[in-house]
Amino acid sequence: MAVPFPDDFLWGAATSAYQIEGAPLADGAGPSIWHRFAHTPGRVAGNETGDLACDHYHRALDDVALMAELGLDVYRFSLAWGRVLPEGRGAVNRRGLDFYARLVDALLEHDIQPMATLYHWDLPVALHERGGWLNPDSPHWFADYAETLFRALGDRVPFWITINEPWVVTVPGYLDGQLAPGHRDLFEPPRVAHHLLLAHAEAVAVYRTLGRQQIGLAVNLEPQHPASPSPADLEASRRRDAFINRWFLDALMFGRYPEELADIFGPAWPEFPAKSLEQIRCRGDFVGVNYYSRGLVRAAPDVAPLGAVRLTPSDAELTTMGWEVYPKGLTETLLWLRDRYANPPLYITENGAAFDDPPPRNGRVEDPRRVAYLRAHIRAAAKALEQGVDLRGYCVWSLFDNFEWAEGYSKCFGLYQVDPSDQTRRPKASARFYREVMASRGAAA
Ligand SMILES: OC[C@@H]1[C@@H](O)[C@H](O)[C@@H](O)c2nc(CNc3ccccc3)cn21
Repeated sequence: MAVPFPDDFLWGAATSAYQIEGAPLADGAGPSIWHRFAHTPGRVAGNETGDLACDHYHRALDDVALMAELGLDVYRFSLAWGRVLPEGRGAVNRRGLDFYARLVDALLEHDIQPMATLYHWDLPVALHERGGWLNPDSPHWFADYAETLFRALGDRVPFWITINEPWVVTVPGYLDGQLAPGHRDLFEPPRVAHHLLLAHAEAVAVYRTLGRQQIGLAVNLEPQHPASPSPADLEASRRRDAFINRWFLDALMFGRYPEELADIFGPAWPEFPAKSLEQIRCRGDFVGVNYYSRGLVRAAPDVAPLGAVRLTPSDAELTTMGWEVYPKGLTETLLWLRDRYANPPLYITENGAAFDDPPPRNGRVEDPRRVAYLRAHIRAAAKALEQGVDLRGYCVWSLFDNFEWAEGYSKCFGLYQVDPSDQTRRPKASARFYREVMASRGAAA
């Protein structure tokens, strides 16, 4: 491929703490809501948990050597709040903080840039029991946690992400209850979302006094396309676009929520004080883009609260998550961000696909569909770069097959297969492909 990727473009891979570390209570760590959720029968497929995951907590240094052999420029990982602050606030757990300091130092020794996510869904239970993200104090708890990490690691971590996908924390977490803490309530999501945005803004403000590098928010984005040209489907796709794509970014970039949100939530949508919306207005240094697929939307007046349903196209290629393989949607998303928010610096902080991979043969795992998915999406990103999008990096989700939340270990996104019997990491064809992409600075895609 003609190489539009600049030499300083950062190629990486992403993981998160609860999904790969295991040992959730080791060395003084406090339990998270995901530890509690996974141990609640019926919440996770097969009642699987992150108790072992990829045992990364005990294998981190070997895993960093694997990342170096793969050729990563940047590694995106998350910090487990409860390892550092077992009660979520107050006393620091030095052994937990030391784990992350060792990980960061190992990455730097291997010339891999750390990209640290402060919050990837694993709220300490101690804070959840004080109301969690529903508590108006939650932004201050988060900012204090962030400050602890900025002071401990700020000199060595060049990229910080405050919160991974506040929409997923809010909607599957508090509206439909699919993810921890598993609430199903119409009145909680608007307040949770507001507190998450305040938390992000407060952490950025603290960072501005302490750090000199880059900080941003990672958002899941999904272009919405009407299933037909009918006014009802057009309106439904516009509502779903506001609900998924514009809810958080408009608040950050413009200091206002999309009008559709008040229609969607009706009486459950509060009057937010103008002052707090002004506090939320905070561009950060970059936007992290998590892209997987698009939404094909049909009006469904009886499906509350959106009045819309997402269709699975019968003629499309699907991943095992049931998500349509739609690389054009990545170009569309990146161009949309350029045009709506005045061309902010962007990193693709997650892009990947779950497929049923075969068992290893001669130590190799063949995953041609993942190779094709990654190639198509890297090319889609290149198309956006060629049109002036300020795209600065790309991270594959995920480095390892890992704990896929409510799906357990049944959904595999990894460049490496992890043998559950002995934790052996085996590179898939997609790892070999991605190594070539990185070595050729994108040309091999
Ligand atoms: O599902 C794959 C990954 C997941 O493992 C990551 O932890 C998370 O950051 C992530 N976000 C999405 C995109 N959106 C999404 C939408 C609804 C529910 C869950 C995720 C996919 N993924």
